[in-house]
Amino acid sequence: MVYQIKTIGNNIDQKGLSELGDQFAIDQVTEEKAHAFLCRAQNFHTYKFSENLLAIGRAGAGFNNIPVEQCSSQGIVVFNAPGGNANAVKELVLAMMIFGSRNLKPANKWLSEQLGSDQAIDLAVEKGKKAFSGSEIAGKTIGIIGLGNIGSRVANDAEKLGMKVIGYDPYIAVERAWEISSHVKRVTQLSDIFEQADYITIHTPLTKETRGMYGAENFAKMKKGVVVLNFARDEITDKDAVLEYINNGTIQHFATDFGSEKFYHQDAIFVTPHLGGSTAEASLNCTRMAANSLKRYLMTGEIINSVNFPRVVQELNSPYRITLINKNVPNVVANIAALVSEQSINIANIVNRGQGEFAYTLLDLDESNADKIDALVDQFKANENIVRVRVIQR
Ligand SMILES: NC(=O)c1ccc[n+]([C@@H]2O[C@H](COP(=O)([O-])OP(=O)(O)OC[C@H]3O[C@@H](n4cnc5c(N)ncnc54)[C@H](O)[C@@H]3O)[C@@H](O)[C@H]2O)c1
Ligand SMILES: O=C(O)CC[C@@H](O)C(=O)O
Repeated sequence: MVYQIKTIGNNIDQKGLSELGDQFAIDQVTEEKAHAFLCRAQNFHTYKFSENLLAIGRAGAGFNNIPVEQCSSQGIVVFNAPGGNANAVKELVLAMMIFGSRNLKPANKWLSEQLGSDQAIDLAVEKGKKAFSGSEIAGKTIGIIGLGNIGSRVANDAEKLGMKVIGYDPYIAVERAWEISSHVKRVTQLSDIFEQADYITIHTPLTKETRGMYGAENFAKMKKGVVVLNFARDEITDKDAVLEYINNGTIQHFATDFGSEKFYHQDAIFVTPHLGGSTAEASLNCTRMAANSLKRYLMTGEIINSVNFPRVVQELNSPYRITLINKNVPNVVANIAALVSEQSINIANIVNRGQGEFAYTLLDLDESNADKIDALVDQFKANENIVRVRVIQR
C-alpha cells in the first residue's frame, strides 16, 4: 500500500520528508484523496475534511490552527512536533530581550536619520547616543509564564546569562521540571511574575486562561521600565493595553512575533513576522518529527506525539491488527470483544486508551483468514460507537 501525504502550505522542509520511504507518495493526489496532511500554521478551522483523511501532522508546537475536537469526532489523529522548534524560539526570545533593553530599534532609526560624511555622522553619534543608553540583563529578574519545551530552555539560559529567574506553570510536566535548573524559582501566583519581573515572557498555548493574559489587569501590577515579550500566540496580547502601558511609561519595550497595524511605527515595539520557529534547523526537526509520527501511525497504528489521542506503542506480532477510534463510553470494549468472538477469532492483544470523549483501541488478531477479518470490519463499521476502523496487515 502506498500512503498519500499532502503537504499544505509551502513551508514544509523537503529534506524532512525524504525519510518517509517508498511506501509514501508526497503531493501526488488532491487533498480530497490524501491519507494524511502535513502542515505548519495554516488555519483549518473552516476546512471540510474528507473521509479519506486519517491523520494530520503539524510540523510545529502550537495546534490551535487545527479544529482538534472535530478531528477526534471524525477519527482523524492529529500529531505535533513537541520541542522541535523550541531552541529556535528560545534564541529569538533571548535576542529580543537584549534588543529591547539596549534600545536598538529607536537607536538604529535615529542613526539612519543622521546624514553627511562619516566624520559628521561620528560627531552626531558621540553627541546623541546617550539618549539610547540601555540596561544589562544580568542581575535582573525574568518572569517566565509556561515552563514547557520553550519556557524551560529560556529559564535555563537566562540563568546562565546571570539573570534571576522566576517561573509560573501550574501544569508543568514532570520531564520539564527535572530539566529546569534548581536556581529557577517557581512561583504559584501569576501575579508574582507581573509584580516582580523586569522582563516578562510567555510560552504557553493559547487557552481560555491565557487569552488576553497580557492585558490591563495583569499589566497594572508591573514595575516601571519592564520589557515584555510574546512569542507564543497573538491572542494572548490585548494590543490596546500594550499601547496604554507603553504610553504611561510602564512598558519600556514590547516584542512580539505577531503583526498588527496598531504596533507599526512605535519606537517601543518590535514586531517579527511569526519567525520564532523559522530556522532551517527547526523546520527540519519539526517536519521529521511530524512525518515520523504519521509514518508510524499509518504503517503500524502506533500513536506518539498526538494531541488528541493517547500514546499507544505495541509491537505487532499477529497477522492482522485492527485499529478503532471509538466513543469513550461504557461497554465499548466488551462489545468489541463480543464481535470478535462472534467471528471465532482469537484476540492476541488488545489495548484501549481513552482521552476525553474518544478512545483508541488496538486489536491484534490471531487470524489469517481475510474473509473473517472483512466480516469483522463490516461489523465494526456498522457500530454506532465506532467512528474509524483501519486494518493493518503484518
Ligand atoms: N512564535 C513561534 O513561532 C512559536 C513556535 C513554537 C511555539 N510557539 C507557541 O509557544 C507555545 C509553547 O510552546 P512549547 O513548545 O513550549 O509548548 P509546551 O507544550 O512544551 O509548553 C507549554 C507550557 O505551558 C504551560 N501552560 C499551559 N497553560 C498555562 C497557564 N495557564 N499558565 C502557565 N503555564 C501554562 C504547560 O503546562 C506547558 O508546560 C506553543 O503552544 C505555541 O503557541 C510559537
Ligand atoms: O510553523 C511555523 O512557522 C510556526 C510555528 C509555531 O507557531 C509553532 O507553534 O510551532
